[in-house]
Amino acid sequence: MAEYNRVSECVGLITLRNPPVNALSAAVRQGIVDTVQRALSDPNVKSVVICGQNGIFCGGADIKEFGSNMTGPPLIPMIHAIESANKPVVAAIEGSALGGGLELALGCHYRIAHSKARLGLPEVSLGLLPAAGGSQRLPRLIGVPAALNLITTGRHVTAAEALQLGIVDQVTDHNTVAAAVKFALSVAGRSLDPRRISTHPCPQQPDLDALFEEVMQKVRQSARGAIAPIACVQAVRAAATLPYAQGMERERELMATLFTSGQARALQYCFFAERAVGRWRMPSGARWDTSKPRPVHKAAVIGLGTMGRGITVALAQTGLSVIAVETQEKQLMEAKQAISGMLERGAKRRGVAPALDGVIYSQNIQAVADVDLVIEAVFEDIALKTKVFQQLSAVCKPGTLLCTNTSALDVDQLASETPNPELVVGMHFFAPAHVMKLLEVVYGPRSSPQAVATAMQLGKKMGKASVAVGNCRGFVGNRMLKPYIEEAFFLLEEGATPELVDQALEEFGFPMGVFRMSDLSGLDVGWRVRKGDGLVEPGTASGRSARIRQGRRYSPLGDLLCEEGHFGQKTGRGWYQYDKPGSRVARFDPWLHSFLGAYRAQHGLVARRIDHQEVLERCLYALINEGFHILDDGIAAGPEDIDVIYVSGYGWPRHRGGPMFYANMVGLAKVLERLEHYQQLHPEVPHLQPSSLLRRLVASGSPPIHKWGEAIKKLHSQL
Ligand SMILES: CCCCCCC/C=C/C(=O)SCCNC(=O)CCNC(=O)[C@H](O)C(C)(C)COP(=O)(O)OP(=O)(O)OC[C@H]1O[C@@H](n2cnc3c(N)ncnc32)[C@H](O)[C@@H]1OP(=O)(O)O
Repeated sequence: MAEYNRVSECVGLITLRNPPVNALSAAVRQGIVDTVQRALSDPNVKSVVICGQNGIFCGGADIKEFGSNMTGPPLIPMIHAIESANKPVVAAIEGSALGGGLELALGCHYRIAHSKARLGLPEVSLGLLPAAGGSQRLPRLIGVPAALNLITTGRHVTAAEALQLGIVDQVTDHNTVAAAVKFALSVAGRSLDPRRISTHPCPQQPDLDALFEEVMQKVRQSARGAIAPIACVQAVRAAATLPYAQGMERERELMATLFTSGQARALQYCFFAERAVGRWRMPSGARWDTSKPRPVHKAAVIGLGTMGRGITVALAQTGLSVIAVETQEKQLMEAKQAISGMLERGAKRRGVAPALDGVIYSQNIQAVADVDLVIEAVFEDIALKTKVFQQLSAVCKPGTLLCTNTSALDVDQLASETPNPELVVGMHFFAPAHVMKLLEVVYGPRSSPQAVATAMQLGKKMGKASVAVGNCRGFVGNRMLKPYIEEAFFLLEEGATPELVDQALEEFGFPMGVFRMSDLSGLDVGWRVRKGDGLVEPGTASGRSARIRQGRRYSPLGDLLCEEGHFGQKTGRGWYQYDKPGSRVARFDPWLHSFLGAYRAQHGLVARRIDHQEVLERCLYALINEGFHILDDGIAAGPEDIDVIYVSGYGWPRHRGGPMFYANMVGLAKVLERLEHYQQLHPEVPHLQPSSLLRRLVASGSPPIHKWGEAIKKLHSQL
């Protein structure tokens, strides 16, 4: 709702009240309509200020209302009524003015912002466009190129940038409402015509067609199939080329298509899923709201390879003191140089001073004696990690949290090697650790809730999407990746090419298909793991039996390439060829195609035609099926956890909402039917065997994704 007061005798002050972000719910919109009407009809009121309670102007339309029948006064006439008012209306912007919140402010005649405020039109990230006049007013106010940039990226700008762009009229370091009231008094009685943005033409722009063509091309490339960014460009084009009323009509038409789209549902689901994962819970019953994190002021990183360096940077950038330990002097010096460079570049990008002094380098593990938390990032070898953990247990002060950065090793086994297993958790970072958003916080059966809470809070401070997951081989992300990659290998055996598989996945929206990704990360990584698992054998045997290992179908294709020294980009050869080692442009490799032909001949395989649909079904449904196993095993608390992991760490297209949301959209019965179909064709592939949770959900009528949690709980209690 909105509260009305008269201040300084002749200023009507309207305060939006809808915690936590003053979203424009039906009640708030009604409140604004009523209070504006009251202010305008009060002869004692000469001007009006609109602000938000608790230091935040407005977080935009209430996203929760989008899925329901919207009631209450619509935004557009409400904003028009403000713009056409005959008394000056000033927006006092503290905290955030986002989406509908900024659109409301653009309807006001003046905008005063606090220096710490952030403004933006992030609707595109929810699968929408600024459809309360924002796509038409912003270009008129700041020009087409700047408006295109803000609207198509959804980025938030600082108050300083907003002032420079002309979005706000004044920035204050002091009380924003007081500044806005003073300003409102100073402009009372002035002509408002020049302040009504909808009446302005868009600032002239040379070569408008060329500009829109260039932007549209760029947006199509980066959108990876998302429709909202394209609609945003079309809406701004309408602002630049049509009178305001027609532009508004175009904005309405474009929004009507987006509003009910599956992509908008997926993106809005992601918004809430990212917040839901912060409310973590463990099978023991421990939860985010009953577990208090320990304060972490000083942290240490052990092992300064690629991961350790990235983790050090991520920690230092959050303002922590970091002890960075590497036992070999040469490596330590190299790491110091690399870390300093990363910190300097990061600081330059963010316009702050680099936190170089925040990192102390040492060759001696004793240097970590007084830290609050250690992240071990040594080579992925259980014996080495165990040794480091034993050393840490002896050196660190009591209560220090011991975290291991591992992508696959058993966190519980490591914990059991320390005297205080409750202080041990996994922190699975993704390379480069200072850039990638995802962090899996892995708890073992003995990790204390406080340890999990501390790691989760630290992840949040580092700006990560932190997801608490149980301990199992590959945790959540890599465990689901395994069947996905294996299906891609099987498809090659059956007649597909790396190009075909990658094209299908990239058209689906992944930034890279599975083979281009494998070339980038290095084929030797999986080879080492498969060797460790005893799966790799000399490649001379032929026939079906040579492709059954440990009782299940196995494709040795990746091993055979590694035996040839084809490790991907770093060697210049992999599933593709590259101009030189380290080069990034993947080219068709005729050798690889002859190799595949010879391999099929050797094993009596006859290549058949495989289409994109089969690639997607086999790779994605195998991955999704593993997700259902993970939910059933209690490794992830809910589908949102899995989806956030895939969207933030594995390139799953956000506009498809994550694998479990996608399964929900496709229909669980359809996913089950296709898995059963492929399982019949490939009975020697266990990961195509539909999970019992999927079967049970389908049997109970395929509840919508937000009800899976209840269904899983109920089903577990019946077991
Ligand atoms: C045909 C219909 C025509 C309609 C035209 C509509 C045109 C306008 C469209 C829009 O305005 S869409 C919304 C645009 N706004 C946003 O995208 C902003 C989203 N919010 C944020 O970015 C952040 O929440 C924040 C405002 C920067 C605050 O960040 P902070 O880290 O402080 O808090 P959070 O944890 O993110 O949020 C707290 C709490 O509030 C919920 N919430 C936030 N914004 C909204 C919102 N716009 N609507 C509903 N709820 C919102 C958020 O979900 C959190 O709650 P929980 O999920 O934790 O319960």
